[in-house]
Amino acid sequence: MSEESLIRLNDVHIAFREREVLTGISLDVRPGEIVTLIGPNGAGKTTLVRVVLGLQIPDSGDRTMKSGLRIGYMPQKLHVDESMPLSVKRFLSLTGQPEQQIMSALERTGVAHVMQSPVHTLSGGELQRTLLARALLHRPHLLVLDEPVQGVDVNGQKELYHLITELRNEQGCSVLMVSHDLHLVMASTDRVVCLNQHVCCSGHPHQVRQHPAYLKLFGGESEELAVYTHHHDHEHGVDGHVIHKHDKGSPHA
Ligand SMILES: Nc1ncnc2c1ncn2[C@@H]1O[C@H](COP(=O)(O)OP(=O)(O)OP(=O)(O)O)[C@@H](O)[C@H]1O
Repeated sequence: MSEESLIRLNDVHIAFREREVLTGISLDVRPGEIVTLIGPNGAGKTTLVRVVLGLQIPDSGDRTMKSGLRIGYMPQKLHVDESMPLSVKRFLSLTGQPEQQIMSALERTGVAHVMQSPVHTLSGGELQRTLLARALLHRPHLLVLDEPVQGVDVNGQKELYHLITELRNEQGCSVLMVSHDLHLVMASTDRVVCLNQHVCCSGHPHQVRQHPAYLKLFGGESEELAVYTHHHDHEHGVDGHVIHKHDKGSPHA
């Protein structure tokens, strides 16, 4: 593992009932960077997150992490039993953290007012911010966020991505997150990994959104592509590096 990486996966393969879900995935997260996993439904994003967290053991391949690494995790789904109402305070106290820490985490994510509310009554945005506060309570070196803006309207999504960037800047942690929308997350990410069972392409978000493999997956749906007018004289390799037309073989996809 590079000295720099907090966590690294090398050539990870996973199949469920003989169906390949992840093939040959290599990925690392370095200190302080925000890495976004993007890919269509069923691409294997959550499975990959579970491998990173050590919750899913790969059929083959390695996972190495820096010793003593603390990870804060925000899951994609939270099952809340309405017949057993659980307040936010009680829910967050299950982390073992004292009330004062819980309050300051909720304050930092902008939802101190929900401290006494039952979890099942929270709005989409309040729930996401509560889950983010819960992840922060572990004082993580790495925040792993599985679709942190789901159930939030577009303005709320922008605010939440902005908050995630602020938290990274304040706390110096790294972030690995899953997103469906490259356009919304572009300003808040250092590196994008485009996944569809395998890593289709990766690199700086501006490079990835021009990559043939990304366009093949998202070309028809992507709002920003309709207004995209930049003409360039090169293409990008699978890791986003520039391939000039004069030294290009066939395009990567
Ligand atoms: N434990 C499991 N057993 C069998 N199949 C599984 C299991 N976990 C995931 N899968 C399958 O693996 C594939 C990838 O699922 P995964 O949840 O990783 O995709 P995703 O990219 O996160 O999708 P989405 O964007 O819809 O959340 C899906 O076809 C899913 O049904």
